[in-house]
Amino acid sequence: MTSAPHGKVAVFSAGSWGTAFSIVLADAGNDVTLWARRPEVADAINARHENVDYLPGIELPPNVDATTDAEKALHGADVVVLATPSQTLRENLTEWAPHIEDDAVIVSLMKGVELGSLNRMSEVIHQVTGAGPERIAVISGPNLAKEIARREPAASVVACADEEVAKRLQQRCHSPAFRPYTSVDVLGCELGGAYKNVVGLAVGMAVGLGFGDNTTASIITRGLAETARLAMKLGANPLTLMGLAGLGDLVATCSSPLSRNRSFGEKLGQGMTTEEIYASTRQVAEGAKSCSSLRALAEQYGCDAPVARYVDEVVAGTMTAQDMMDAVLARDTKAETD
Ligand SMILES: NC(=O)C1=CN([C@@H]2O[C@H](COP(=O)(O)OP(=O)(O)OC[C@H]3O[C@@H](n4cnc5c(N)ncnc54)[C@H](OP(=O)(O)O)[C@@H]3O)[C@@H](O)[C@H]2O)C=CC1
Ligand SMILES: O=C(CO)COP(=O)(O)O
Repeated sequence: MTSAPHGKVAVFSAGSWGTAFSIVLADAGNDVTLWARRPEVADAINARHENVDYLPGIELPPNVDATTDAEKALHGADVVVLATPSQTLRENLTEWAPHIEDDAVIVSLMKGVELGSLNRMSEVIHQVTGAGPERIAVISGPNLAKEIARREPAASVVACADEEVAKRLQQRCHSPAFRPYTSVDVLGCELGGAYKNVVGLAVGMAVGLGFGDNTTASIITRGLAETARLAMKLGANPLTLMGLAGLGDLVATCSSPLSRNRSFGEKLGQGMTTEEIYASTRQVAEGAKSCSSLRALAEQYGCDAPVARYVDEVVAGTMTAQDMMDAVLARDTKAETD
């Protein structure tokens, strides 16, 4: 392995985004150890510098290696990056936490809200590891894994309550193709990232039903209003929702055929059931779970959240995508800024 100027980063796990972000980190000058839960994935990365399951055809840099041994991955890593499915993070991290170095910064790349607890990923990280806000960060923005892995130019947000930590992380992931901005609004970034997946599902449903750009633009705009309503009630900076981790990511997800959430919604719009869609892919579509948690969170805070509510109904099979469109349009009329 090469000796990189920045030191060692451990990345969990070797799915699409963990692998693509490892390329960013390696290009930025870190030595990266990527944890995979299946030995064949780790072996292929080490032998062929390729993650054949998630990013076939993309050559990984020499300063990325892989292991299935969490303790080995975490040893000496001053930055730990987490990219598991949101709903398994608590269980995964409980296993890994004893091996995390005492002062390591823990970074969430995940875009979901835990079912049941309604916790954001930074809250789960705090609860499981005991790390304080100065050691917990979020990186979120319009970052479709395949495009990032191909080193197409993109920007993102590195958020941490401690701005100095955000600045240090910014340097750790600033590569020739990846431009990170700092923020102290962890909450706003996390809600923007989780909500855009739910809006992406709704847009996908409209596309699957055969509707065009007026419909999708209307859903995107009202989805952003709904996101901002809840995020502001919880204390987020409204400008975060207008930025890369809000509007930026919403636009990328809702307009790209690469988005798993949009594709999942498209299949629902075409009449497939949730079970049939799950059976057709192993890839995570976070919005299919977070629609329930965001709906519950909005209800808890007394926020009107029709997009989360109706998407949740369609995913649960209690409504069709067409029912959802009809119900949205038939709602009581009101002022746009209410
Ligand atoms: N893909 C993208 O473009 C982006 C994704 N994200 C976010 O990153 C997070 C991860 O998504 P992504 O990498 O795309 O997902 P993928 O579906 O591509 O990969 C999921 C990864 O999680 C592993 N995994 C699955 N189940 C478990 C489990 N029970 N315990 C531990 N690991 C498990 C998979 O391992 P295995 O292969 O063995 O099943 C795989 O490595 C999500 O929150 C997503 O919203 C954020 C920005 C961009
Ligand atoms: O978060 C993403 C892009 O920023 C990836 O979106 P999907 O999970 O819908 O593919």
